[in-house]
Amino acid sequence: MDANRKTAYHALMDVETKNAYSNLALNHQIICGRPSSPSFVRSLVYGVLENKMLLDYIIAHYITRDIEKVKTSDLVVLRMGIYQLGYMDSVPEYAAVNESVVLAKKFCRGREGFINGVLRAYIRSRHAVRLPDRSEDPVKYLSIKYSCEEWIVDLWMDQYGADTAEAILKHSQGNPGLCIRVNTLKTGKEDLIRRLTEKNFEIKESLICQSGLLVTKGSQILEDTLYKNGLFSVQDESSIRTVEMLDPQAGEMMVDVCAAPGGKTLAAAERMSNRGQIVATDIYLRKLALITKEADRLGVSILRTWPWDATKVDSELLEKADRVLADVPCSGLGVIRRKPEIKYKKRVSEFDSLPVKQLEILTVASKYVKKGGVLQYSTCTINKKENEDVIKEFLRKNKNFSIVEERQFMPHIDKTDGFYVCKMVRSDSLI
Ligand SMILES: C[S@@+](CC[C@H](N)C(=O)[O-])C[C@H]1O[C@@H](n2cnc3c(N)ncnc32)[C@H](O)[C@@H]1O
Repeated sequence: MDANRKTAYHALMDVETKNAYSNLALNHQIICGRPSSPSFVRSLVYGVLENKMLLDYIIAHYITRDIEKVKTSDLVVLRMGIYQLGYMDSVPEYAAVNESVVLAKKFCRGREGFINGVLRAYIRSRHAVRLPDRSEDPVKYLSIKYSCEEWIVDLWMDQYGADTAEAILKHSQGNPGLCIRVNTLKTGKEDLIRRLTEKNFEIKESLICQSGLLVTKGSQILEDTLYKNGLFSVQDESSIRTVEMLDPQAGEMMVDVCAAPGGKTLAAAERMSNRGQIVATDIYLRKLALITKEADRLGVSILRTWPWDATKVDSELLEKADRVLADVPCSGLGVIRRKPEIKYKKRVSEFDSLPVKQLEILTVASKYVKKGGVLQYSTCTINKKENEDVIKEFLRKNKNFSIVEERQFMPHIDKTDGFYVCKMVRSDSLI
């Protein structure tokens, strides 16, 4: 059996049946399965995950029973087969069908004839499958075309209009690319570019953030000694830019109230030349361990971490900080190109209660800001209710803060994750 497809199958089953995060499941299965082409496995797994609703819509066209009744293992093999046939030009038709049948013999015993039949029917009449009528039901059309739950399409159409909603959906597909942040405590941008180029990586400077480099060619960068020695970290451009907007200075005191896994905290420490102090808290103790481990790799020693629920005031920190970061928990709708499983979340009451929690965290965080200090709010989502509306409500209740800079990063404009940042300053004493 082809180890590439077997690995992809196991990763997809982990996501479907164990609710595993796609990136973690994929990395785990690649280590276990040792496929000959990890890049093929990645393309197949992400292709299937990103297009799941569209693939199921196609499969439903070729079967008589309700697709809900098809076993998960069969559905995964069928999605993989249809994706290879319809969307992977490098895979010959016979290989897509034959390898799917081999998988089916192992994981869908007794139903390989059914799987073979569906794939062959698709080859014969793939053009017969029509998307829902756009003029009759634009939400359903976009939902199937870009494989995204209708409530998310509806939310973006409502807040940004149909054209922008489609642009966001379109640019939230495909390989997000890899951005690394230069660790200025250990190297400089030019030096790192030179050293990575010597190792045959292709590097371009980011236009969004100063310390970001885009890796356009070369794999296994995290296996490299330059990474192990802490010369860089992986972080999206919009996330790096957030810290550059916060602009913490050497010698300052900073508080990060939702800090794990530590991307922004550590970027801030590097920007502060590892001088001053950062208090990094998170509600989960086990996640704080990730920050400490990364701090060791990067040579950062100015962190103090402790577990804390950011909705509760920590009296030790009142009016102590020059800069406070509230990078709050959110719906994550800006990072669906990295975590496609977010597109398939059913709307839950937890989603509607997020802005309340976000405002609560921001309000508590504001109490740690010194007079004249900076308060910055950020999310990795594209949803005005979690972004602009939270800020409006906060400013209505806290007249001593005002906006310095506000930005919504958009995948279709900035080619980054969808990210919202609002930098505010405390302009007078607490009332
Ligand atoms: C968007 S993530 C933060 C990402 C982090 N700032 C970074 O750049 O790596 C939000 C974090 O908030 C934490 N969190 C959720 N609810 C919290 C609460 N009530 N108090 C403190 N942290 C919380 C989560 O554990 C999660 O790590």
